[in-house]
Amino acid sequence: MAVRPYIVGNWKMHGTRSMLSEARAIDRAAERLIKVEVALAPPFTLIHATRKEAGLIGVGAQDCHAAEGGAHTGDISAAMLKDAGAGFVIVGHSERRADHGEKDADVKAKAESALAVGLSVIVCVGETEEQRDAGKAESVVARQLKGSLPTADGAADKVTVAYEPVWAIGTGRTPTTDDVSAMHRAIRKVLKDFYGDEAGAKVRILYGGSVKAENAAELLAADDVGGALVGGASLTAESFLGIIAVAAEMQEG
Ligand SMILES: O=C(CO)COP(=O)(O)O
Repeated sequence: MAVRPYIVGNWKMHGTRSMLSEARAIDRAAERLIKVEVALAPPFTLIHATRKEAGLIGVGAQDCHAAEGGAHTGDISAAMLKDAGAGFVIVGHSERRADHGEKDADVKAKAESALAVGLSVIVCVGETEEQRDAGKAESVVARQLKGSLPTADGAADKVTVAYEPVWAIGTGRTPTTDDVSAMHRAIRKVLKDFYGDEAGAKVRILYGGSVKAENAAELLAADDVGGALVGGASLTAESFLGIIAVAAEMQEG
């Protein structure tokens, strides 16, 4: 595992202000766990409050619009996220790709707009079950990466990749450690080809999809896993801190 694993909670469309107590509890405990970098991506409406309440962990958003501003009712620009206190934005989550028809080119445009205002980005990729069964998982992910990764100067320093097999999200099913290792090695190769050996070697690759405290050790032990992007199990401090504790223990062990 990476020198300092990165564990990110994606709250998706969950959470009203009553959930700020969870963010506070995560923040307080994360302070003690200096071996792990922790971040939360709450809904837009909670970014500002989470930033204020949780001063130590990273706070980010789950999406942004590619444009700087303009007549886009209901959308949020990267600059607005930054103004609200976000330090990063997740782009290309499979739920955005499925629910909003986002294509690789859209994901790339969003990532570029985030970098342009100084945000970091977590670029999500992952195959469907059908694609895996057809033996196409690695080629699908490689294609998504090449189409979605930002190319602005210095982009590699601000990018994290999250490998999230669509069939593992919210299902309780996870790939084998061998499958995660094989995919993360394949992703690393694409990153080196894309950004050059040196820059491509530094990009963190997270695993996401049904991560919980019980399976975190196994998933985080796979080759080149730099941390986890966690959905359901990040919604309470208790379950999220369980994963963070596993990651911290692995650093010590
Ligand atoms: O999509 C995910 C994180 O972005 C994973 O969600 P779950 O952890 O709920 O499977």
